[in-house]
This record gives sequence, C-alpha cells and structure tokens, in this order.
Amino acid sequence: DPDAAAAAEADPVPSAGGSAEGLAYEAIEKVDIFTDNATAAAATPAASTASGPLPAQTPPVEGWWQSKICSDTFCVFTNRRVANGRGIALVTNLEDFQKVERMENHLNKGENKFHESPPPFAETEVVDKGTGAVATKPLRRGKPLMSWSPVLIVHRDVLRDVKKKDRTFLLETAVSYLPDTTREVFNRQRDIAGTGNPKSIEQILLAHPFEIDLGYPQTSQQGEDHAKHIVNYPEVAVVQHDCRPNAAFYIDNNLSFRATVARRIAAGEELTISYLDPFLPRAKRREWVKKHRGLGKPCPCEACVQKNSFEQLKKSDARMKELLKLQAKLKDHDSRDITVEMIDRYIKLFEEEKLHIRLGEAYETAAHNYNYLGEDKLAKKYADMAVQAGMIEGGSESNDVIAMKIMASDVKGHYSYQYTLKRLGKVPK
Ligand SMILES: C[S@@+](CC[C@H](N)C(=O)[O-])C[C@H]1O[C@@H](n2cnc3c(N)ncnc32)[C@H](O)[C@@H]1O
Repeated sequence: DPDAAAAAEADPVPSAGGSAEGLAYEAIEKVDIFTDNATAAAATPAASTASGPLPAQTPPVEGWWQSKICSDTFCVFTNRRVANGRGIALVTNLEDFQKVERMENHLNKGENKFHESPPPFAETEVVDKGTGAVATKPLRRGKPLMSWSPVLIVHRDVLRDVKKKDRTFLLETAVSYLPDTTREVFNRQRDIAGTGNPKSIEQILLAHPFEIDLGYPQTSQQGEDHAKHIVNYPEVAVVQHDCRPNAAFYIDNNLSFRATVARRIAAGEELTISYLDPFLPRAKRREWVKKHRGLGKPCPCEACVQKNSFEQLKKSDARMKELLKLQAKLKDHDSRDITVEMIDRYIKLFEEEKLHIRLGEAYETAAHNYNYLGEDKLAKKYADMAVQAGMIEGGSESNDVIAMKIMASDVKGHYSYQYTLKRLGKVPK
C-alpha cells in the first residue's frame, strides 16, 4: 500500500505541538544489536559515538532488562518471559518502564488467545479497504472474540521528540528483543497482504492507535509531561476500522486487549472495530480516516461515505443531532420535562444509528431516567441490559457494570427512584 506508506511518511506524528528540530537531543549510542534476531538487518544504526560501537547487548532470558540503547530519556526495555513467554518490549522513560515492571503479575494474567480455535473469521481482501477479517460463520452479540497482552509499548512522545532515524532504530531494536515466535507474529502484521513491502514499525503503531495511560508522572516538572503510550497487539492488526463497527473492544486492567461481538454478524460480513470516537460528527470522522488510514480516501464504511445516497447520510446526521440533544437533556438531573417517550426515542436512535458499541451508556442513561420518573420495572430492565452491554464494552470489572449491578439489585432503593417526581412534588401518595 504505497499511498498509505507515503501518507504516513508525510505526516507520521499525531502532532501535539513542537517538533524534533531544536529540542535538546543526545545522539544515541551505536550498538551491535542482539544477534539472533531477524530484523537486525532492517535496523538503521544511528550516529555512532566517538568511541565507536559498543559490545553487543543481549537481553537475559528472564526478568526485566534495561538496555543502554537510548535517545535522551527514552530507552529500550524488555522482558522476554512475561505473559507466559509472550514477552514484551518497551521504548519509554525509566519511570514509566518501572510502572509496567510493577504490573508483572497483571501481564502474566493475559489469556492470549482467540476464544474460539480456529477463530471464527478469516483474512480476506475487502473491497476498497485492504486485507480485513471476515466472519466465517454467524456470530451473536456478546460472543468473546480475543484477548491479547501487549507486545510493544511506546511512549507517545518518542514519535514526536526523537529524530526519525533514531526512533526507527529504537523501535527496531525493541522488536528484535521479543522472543522468536512473538517477533514473527509482530512482523507478520507489517505485511498482512504479502506484498513484499513491509510497513515500518512506526506505520504499524499509527495505523492502529491503541493508547494506554500509565498515570500521572511523579517526577513531572512541567505540566506537559504525560504517560500516554501507544500499544501494539499484533493479532488485532487485521481488524479494520468502521465508524459503526460490529465488535466492541476495551483494554482491561491487565493491559490486555479484549474484543467482543457487539451486534449479530452474518457469515461473510467483515468484522470491524472503531479506531476513533463514533460520536464525532461525520465530517470529522471522514477527515480523520482520510488522514490516518492511508489511501488518501475517506473510510468506505456506510456511516461515512458519499457513495451511499445523500439522503441516507442526511438522515444519519439528523439522527446524531437529535441523539446528542436528547442525551444532553437526559444526562442533566435537573431536566424537568423528560417523558418516557423521550427515553424510548433515545434508545431507538442508538439502534437505528448502529451505535451498538455504545449501548452500555445508552441503557444506563435510560435506566436512570425511567427511575427518576418512578418507572421501576423499565428501570430494572434497562439496568440489567446496561450490565450486559457494559460487560461487552468495558468488562465485568468496569465501574459502569458495578454501578448498574448495584442499581439492578434494588431499583426502588436506588437514589434515582422517583427523583424527578419528588423534585416536582409529584410523588404519588
Ligand atoms: C491495522 S491495519 C488493518 C489491516 C490492513 N488492511 C493491512 O493489510 O495491514 C490498518 C490499515 O488498514 C487500512 N484500513 C483500515 N480500516 C480502513 C477503512 N475503514 N478504510 C480504508 N482502509 C482501512 C488502512 O490502510 C490502515 O492504515
């Protein structure tokens, strides 16, 4: 996909201001990297130090390890045994590395599997999109699909602050430290279609922007420090974007990526996730996809493209406008004019707009609002549905699921019961 490659080259960084030029910068040491790796040849050694190359650095078989391959405060780290031998590599600063190191027990809990074996989808060419994952059988809502621990974690500022040649070297070195099987899986995503023209690691990171935040940096001197990291899950790479996707995903407390079917998928239908916020206005979604998904073309999915009838698109825009307006009212405890019909309409709009990856939020808002009006049976029904949807969208340990379980267990005992009626002095005697 040379167009995508060119696009990524031209605009490689989701620029948050500033550039590599003019920043304090330290040349990284030239090293002979780990010899047993397949990608070493592709690595571009950065400027050598005056004293010449350092001896080879070989990570230990077990344990956390800090290489001396750094650029400024960003270094390459690894643990080749963690997550039951899957291993992990990082390019980040010492403090954020230590946060991940402390998560070892969590990383070891990664399930690292497709929930069905072989997975119920196959890699297939999708018209206008490239290689994607297509269902090989019908899949029901709620079916868990996959759970994978991360193999590469890169501080977001590496892509902004480290010079291209050096960051390429850091990234290639990090991947070279992964155990053989993991490295092979990683490298496969660089050329899924088998064109013989692999993507750079940076293109891979930007093509599928999963982000985690490791929390507020303790050593922060300036307000602009942050701990946002781009994370790679190679097995997920084949799943392409749709603004109205049929699979939901979240990153769990163990940093594992988990995907679940969000609406019924027919055999032969592409399995998709949303790479961006599905609530963005359509124009923004189109713009984003065009810029970041390569090909220089908008996303060909139904929710974005012009090839659908203009009427359909206008309807979708109108639905979103109505939905957001209703949502603002329903989320405001002080609204006085909410009716059962408005709540029903709100839910219907989610379904019509195919926002199946956000039903948890819709059902939760509905449950609260029915309860405000004293409609305890409907409140209970939607609280239960919010629990089910929340498991798909954020997992059983997510705050929303816990809160909705509590509400469902006793709707009349919940603060929201008859809240609006009481405020308006309308509580039936
Ligand atoms: C993580 S990869 C997905 C697998 C990819 N098709 C491949 O062969 O490597 C992300 C890339 O897939 C393509 N892609 C994903 N979703 C797309 C969409 N909705 N429309 C067009 N291209 C898409 C873009 O080229 C994007 O950079």
